[in-house]
Amino acid sequence: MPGEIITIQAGQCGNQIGQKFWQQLCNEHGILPDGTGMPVPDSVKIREDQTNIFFQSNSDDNRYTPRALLIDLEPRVVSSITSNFTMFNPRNIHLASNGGGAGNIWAQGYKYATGHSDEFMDMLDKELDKCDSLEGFQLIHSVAGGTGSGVGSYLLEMLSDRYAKKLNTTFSIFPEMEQTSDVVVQPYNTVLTLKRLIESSDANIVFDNGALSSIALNNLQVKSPSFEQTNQLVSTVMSAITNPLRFPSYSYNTMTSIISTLIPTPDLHFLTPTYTPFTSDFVSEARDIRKSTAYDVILELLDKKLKMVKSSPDNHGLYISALDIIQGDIEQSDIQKGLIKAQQRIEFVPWTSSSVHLAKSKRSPFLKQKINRTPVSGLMLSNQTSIVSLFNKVLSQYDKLMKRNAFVEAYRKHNYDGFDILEEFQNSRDMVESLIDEYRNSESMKYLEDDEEDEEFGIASTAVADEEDAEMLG
Ligand SMILES: Nc1nc2c(ncn2[C@@H]2O[C@H](COP(=O)(O)OP(=O)(O)OP(=O)(O)O)[C@@H](O)[C@H]2O)c(=O)[nH]1
Repeated sequence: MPGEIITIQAGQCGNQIGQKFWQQLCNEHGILPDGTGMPVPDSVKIREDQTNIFFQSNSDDNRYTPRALLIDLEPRVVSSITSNFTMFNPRNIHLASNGGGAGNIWAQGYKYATGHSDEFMDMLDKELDKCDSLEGFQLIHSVAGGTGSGVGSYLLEMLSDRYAKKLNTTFSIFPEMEQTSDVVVQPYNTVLTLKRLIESSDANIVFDNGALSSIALNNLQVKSPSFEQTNQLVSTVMSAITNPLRFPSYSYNTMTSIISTLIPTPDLHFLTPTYTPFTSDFVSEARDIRKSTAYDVILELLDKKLKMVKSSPDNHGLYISALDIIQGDIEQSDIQKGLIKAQQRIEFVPWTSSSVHLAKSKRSPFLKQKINRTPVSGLMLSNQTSIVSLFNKVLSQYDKLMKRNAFVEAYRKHNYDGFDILEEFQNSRDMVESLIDEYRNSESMKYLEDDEEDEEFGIASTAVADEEDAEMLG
């Protein structure tokens, strides 16, 4: 049986997206906002969904409690969530007693977390005690503010120190890079957080707010998209990634199997999601698509405009890996045709098997069917070298600020014994630069020669996935 996953949502962004995620899971598993389970629809003979991965259930009173920790340094967002969703365990909510937030300063959030580490550890240990076989943790946060980035960074370090064998994934929201930022110090916060994503996590599903807004604008016809809409795009992706775990079949039914297909070497673990089409099941403004086949969806998933991380037009990048998770009424022949065509169109790094892996996901019986057949929709998770565009932009904005020493004092004042923010800045910047080099080097065949161990790992994991795909395609 797949193991449990504990969700940690930190800061405004993390909690707002978390709210949409839980809403989505409740809809798909028939759970009301107070945690009560709804009767299973008559059409369901045997209940197949695995609620235990994300919820702890109590059969005595038919109640479900999310395996979730809600953390924020100001109360507004979490209070509004818990007033609508009473299903959360009140002991898993941490709000700062002064309620002032982290002032968009990573160092303030990080220092706060070091001072409250016992409380965080205690919350985590209690939650762990409720699991039979924990698979891992998922952090939802923004890398640009003070809490999701600073507290989130500390929590990632704590998780990788204390629970080194558990999978540590993140859903990390990067800020809009093209326009003037709402948080002027976001490049500092992003670089400092990136160091922890690189060192203390196994996989990061990356979104950038610029790409999310463009997708909402172009696909939902919303003139000026708000977080309400963009967060539904993120929660749709989160729901799709976790669907094979929650409605399991014989392959890709653990997060580890999904991640090991996509991450051939431990250093290259930043993943880009692409989703199409958005339907009103998940996104309120979406217009339902009448006809789409698996063939259409697999090819549409290659459309750069649908990528949830923007890359510069001059950076085409290469694919390191790709996994499609497809749902709906699917013809096997459409899948085969689509995958063959997609593989011809995609340029992979020279050292990997050029295959797009595929998992079929299941539609929840709790979601009402609006038309006779279930429309086909799909998520592609890919590991692409074009992600360096995002890191390059972050570094160039960081360098501009740092050259002027701008706002450094606001960080330095949070130094403490054994922690010097100027050193942190330098180490973090160096680490992001090494990550960019790693992705660039991965575009050449020489990459494998440089690291024999990575080669073995990569080919082994790809081979497993290839076998699974072969079975899938019959
Ligand atoms: N996609 C998305 N981005 C958000 C949301 N809320 C804030 N952001 C972005 O996140 C960044 C700021 O992070 P927040 O989560 O607001 O800040 P925080 O982590 O709570 O930190 P403090 O406010 O300093 O305590 C900015 O780039 C915002 O544009 C949200 O609901 N969705």
